[in-house]
Amino acid sequence: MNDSTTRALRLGTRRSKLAMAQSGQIAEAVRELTGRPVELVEITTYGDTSREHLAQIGGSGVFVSALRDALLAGDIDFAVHSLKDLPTTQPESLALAAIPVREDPRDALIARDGLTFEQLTADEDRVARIGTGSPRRMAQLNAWARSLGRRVETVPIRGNIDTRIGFVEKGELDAVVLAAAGLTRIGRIDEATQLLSPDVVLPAPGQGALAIECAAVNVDLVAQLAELDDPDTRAAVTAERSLLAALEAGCSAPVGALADLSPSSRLRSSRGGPKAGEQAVTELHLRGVVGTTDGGTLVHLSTTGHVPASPDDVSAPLKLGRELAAEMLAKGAAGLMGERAL
Ligand SMILES: NCc1[nH]cc(CCC(=O)O)c1CC(=O)O
Repeated sequence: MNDSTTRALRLGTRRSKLAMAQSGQIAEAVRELTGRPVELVEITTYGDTSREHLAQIGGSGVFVSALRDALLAGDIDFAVHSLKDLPTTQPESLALAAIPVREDPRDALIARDGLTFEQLTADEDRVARIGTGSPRRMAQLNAWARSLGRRVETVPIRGNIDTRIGFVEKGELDAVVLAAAGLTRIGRIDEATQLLSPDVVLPAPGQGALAIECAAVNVDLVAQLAELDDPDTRAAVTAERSLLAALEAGCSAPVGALADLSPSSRLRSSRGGPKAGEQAVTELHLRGVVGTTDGGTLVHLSTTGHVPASPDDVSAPLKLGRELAAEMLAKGAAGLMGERAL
């Protein structure tokens, strides 16, 4: 027996409930896939220990760097990240071996008394206080309130999901906004009082998707883990992250993006699906938003392109993201991001 193919695979993970939940889920899939035991190795990251607000720490990837150091040092074999926490530039020494099927990408509102955003803002005598430190969420929540002729106060908060929901449970805030995917993964999605439509609040690029990363030199493992990849999810998040990268914005910038895939109308109309020699094509619809955190100005644009239905090659989504970013920049997006003082 060859030790390197039968010993336990070491999965590096942060200690938070969310990280443990998503690592546990992927560990199970990797056990099934490889027939090898998977052992969780807890790693503490700067993002977990810092008491500063994320936006003040500034740099992207604060949750990620300790896991990556452990991968490169050979202390762990692979790691599972929330894709939205990954910087858009991928180090050559590390491979995004798989991006599995995405969870619900939307943001969710957890408000007191089961209220929706519209109900929360309806009270003219009381400005609702909503917890979020994300400039993207602030910009879109403030813009939404303005469109209803109302106002909200956004309050920066930090901490894990349970801590954030605790502000509402203790009556310190009227609501918090969190990613639906995170709530689902820790088993608290039932507490969402409203799922926010992407027509009103676009999620962070990559939200709801996970990334399985390992050292690029570990070619056999990269190839094995690739079985867990979902090409549609990879195409969608590649377009979203390409937009983010081309806007030269970091993870704390007020940028929202969401790509949807649907079978191309070109093919739907040709009965019986693709004929021999004809390539199946998927339609990729990409929406993006950049705004000022006060919600006074939002640049909201969308575009549609065609991508191969199961792309090994992500050049089409990359191009779509870059093109939409260029259009947004032409509409003044850079100036709006410059406003970001947080
Ligand atoms: N910024 C923190 C973060 N990173 C990933 C998730 C969970 C959702 C996901 O996997 O996209 C969250 C929490 C949140 O935004 O509510």
